[in-house]
Amino acid sequence: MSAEKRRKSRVQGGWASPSPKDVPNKQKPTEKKSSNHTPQLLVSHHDENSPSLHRGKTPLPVGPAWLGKNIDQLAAKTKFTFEEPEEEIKLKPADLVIVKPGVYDISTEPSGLSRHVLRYFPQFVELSQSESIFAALYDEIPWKQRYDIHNGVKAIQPRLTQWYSELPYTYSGLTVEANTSEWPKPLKELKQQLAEVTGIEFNSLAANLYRDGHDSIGWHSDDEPIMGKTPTIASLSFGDERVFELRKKPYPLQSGEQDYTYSQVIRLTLGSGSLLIMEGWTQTDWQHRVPKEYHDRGPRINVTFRVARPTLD
Ligand SMILES: O=C(O)CCC(=O)C(=O)O
Ligand SMILES: [Fe+2]
Repeated sequence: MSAEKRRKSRVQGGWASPSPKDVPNKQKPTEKKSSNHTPQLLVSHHDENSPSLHRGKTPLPVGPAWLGKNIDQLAAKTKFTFEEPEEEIKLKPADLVIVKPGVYDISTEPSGLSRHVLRYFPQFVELSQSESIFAALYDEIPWKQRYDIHNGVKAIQPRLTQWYSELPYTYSGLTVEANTSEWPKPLKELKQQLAEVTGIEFNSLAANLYRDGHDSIGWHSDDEPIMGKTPTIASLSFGDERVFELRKKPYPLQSGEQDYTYSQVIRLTLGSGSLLIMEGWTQTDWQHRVPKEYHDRGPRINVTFRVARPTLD
């Protein structure tokens, strides 16, 4: 394509300046070009003082025919003001799904100062061993039905739990007493294996038994003061697989409330023998949950190893 043809096709509608060839030199400004070519609008410049590059020359085709004869008038009347849109346009980021083993930095701010890291090992414990660990934990952990308190209202927890630690543990308005009873053997062994791979001597453990798909744990962060600001939490799952979700905490609204509508969500399916480690500021800046599921799910046991220390206050 010649440069001239390219120019013409780029400027459909005739908004572009004409090429020098299109402008015959000897026409007066108000004269209509007699031509059999595609009709082009010719503009007459009424105000002789108006600064126009083309004053005294042939008027230029500056707009499509529907603009009418008097484009200058139109331009004088029309006042364009660019205003900020009333509401900011927000998009919810697409959910992220983690399926492969690895180390995932889920920090969403570029500062790099506060890291939020997930480590995922789908087969930390091999399958045959996971089955026997599930059976032993199911039988040996003295599972308890506990209650949450939400806005002063007591609600039965949709799962059974147990806590092993020299320290009491407070969450969702409920304090679970310290429990210094001996850890079931599989828990001691897992604690040892975790110490070998992470270098961390975990000293506390929260256990959950999800009896079926209707059992769940709601959105929360494991941010109890006894675990410090940047706890490393090692979560092992046995039994049926369940979806585990994380969502980024938004900046609080002026009212102090939080609107999670546009939060980033990260989803993993935690199968039997899987290990998920949450590190860094994940508990400060993200929440997590295991939602209810509406299809058949068998029982699942999740144990989270933590380091708890007495707080100064
Ligand atoms: O069951 C799970 O995978 C998560 C349990 C949990 O978040 C907790 O015990 O704090
Ligand atoms: Fe948790």
